[in-house]
Amino acid sequence: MLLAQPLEMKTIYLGWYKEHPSAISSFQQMINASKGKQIVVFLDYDGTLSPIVCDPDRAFMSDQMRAAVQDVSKHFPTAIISGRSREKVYSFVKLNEVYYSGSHGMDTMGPAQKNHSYDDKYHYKTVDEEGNEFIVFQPAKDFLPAIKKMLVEMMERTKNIRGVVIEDNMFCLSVHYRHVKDDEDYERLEQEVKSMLVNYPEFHLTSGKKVLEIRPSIEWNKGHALEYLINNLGFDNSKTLLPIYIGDDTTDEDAFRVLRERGEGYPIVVSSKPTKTMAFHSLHDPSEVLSFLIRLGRWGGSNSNQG
Ligand SMILES: O=P(O)(O)OC[C@H]1O[C@H](O[C@H]2O[C@H](CO)[C@@H](O)[C@H](O)[C@H]2O)[C@H](O)[C@@H](O)[C@@H]1O
Repeated sequence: MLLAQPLEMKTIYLGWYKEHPSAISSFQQMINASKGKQIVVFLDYDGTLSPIVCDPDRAFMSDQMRAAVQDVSKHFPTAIISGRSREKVYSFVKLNEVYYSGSHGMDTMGPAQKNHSYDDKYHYKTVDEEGNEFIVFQPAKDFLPAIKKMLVEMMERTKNIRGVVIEDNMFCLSVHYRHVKDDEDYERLEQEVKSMLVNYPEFHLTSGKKVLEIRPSIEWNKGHALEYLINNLGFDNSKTLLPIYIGDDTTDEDAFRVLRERGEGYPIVVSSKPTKTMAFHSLHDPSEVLSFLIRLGRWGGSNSNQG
């Protein structure tokens, strides 16, 4: 039995990699399929562009990764879709040539399209330092006052539970429990979150890597943000798109599903172990994401007719 176990695990591992081959080994194949298509790149942040670390405030991306993302964005429209607030993810990435969608897609900034009216309360126009116009779309805007209230309440409710970190992600709240060491403390925390939510029925709870996420119950997730960006980046409809989406978390699965349903592009999961996913391809960790992006950027540079 003891000897059989590692072999069994190896079989599971190999089976999974057969189903979700490495995006690096499949690079050439992917590129061959992109002929005549417009590549567009979507990236998750935590666990994809930056490694998972203990302190959410210190999840910095490396300069090398920043340079690789910048290079990719020179050749292909590139967006980062994160669970963080849009401002926070921008403060980590610091690239102006990239589009950002924060709060799991509930706060998206894209280019303003000519002859397009954005006259509802969920859109507003903004201008950058160079005078370029952008549109911000915030479909969960109505929930802001309640989120602000919950933030204060959650802080109060959890102040005596050691290790809890609450992160304000603008349109959602992250309740981190990575440093909650006691099972009892974790149970108390979960209880507090759930009992608070009884008073806020318009919100629901999802989970990520050692984090509970409080989110407004609107039908809007990273998959919707991906589609919103595709529809608003001003692509010529006659050209077939080839979206590449790289992400590591359960929330990225919504975007993977959209790509599968559209029947176009490459959903790529970042995972060092077999995991249930809608992605086609895999990358082991952020260092493999880096290699993939470097390769994509180089290829983009040598194919000036693309992008
Ligand atoms: O959509 P993402 O960009 O992947 O954001 C998802 C959550 O990521 C962050 O939390 C995770 O990464 C932290 C830093 O490595 C880690 O400490 C934490 O345990 C992870 O859950 C972020 O802090 C959350 O707000 C995001 O929702």
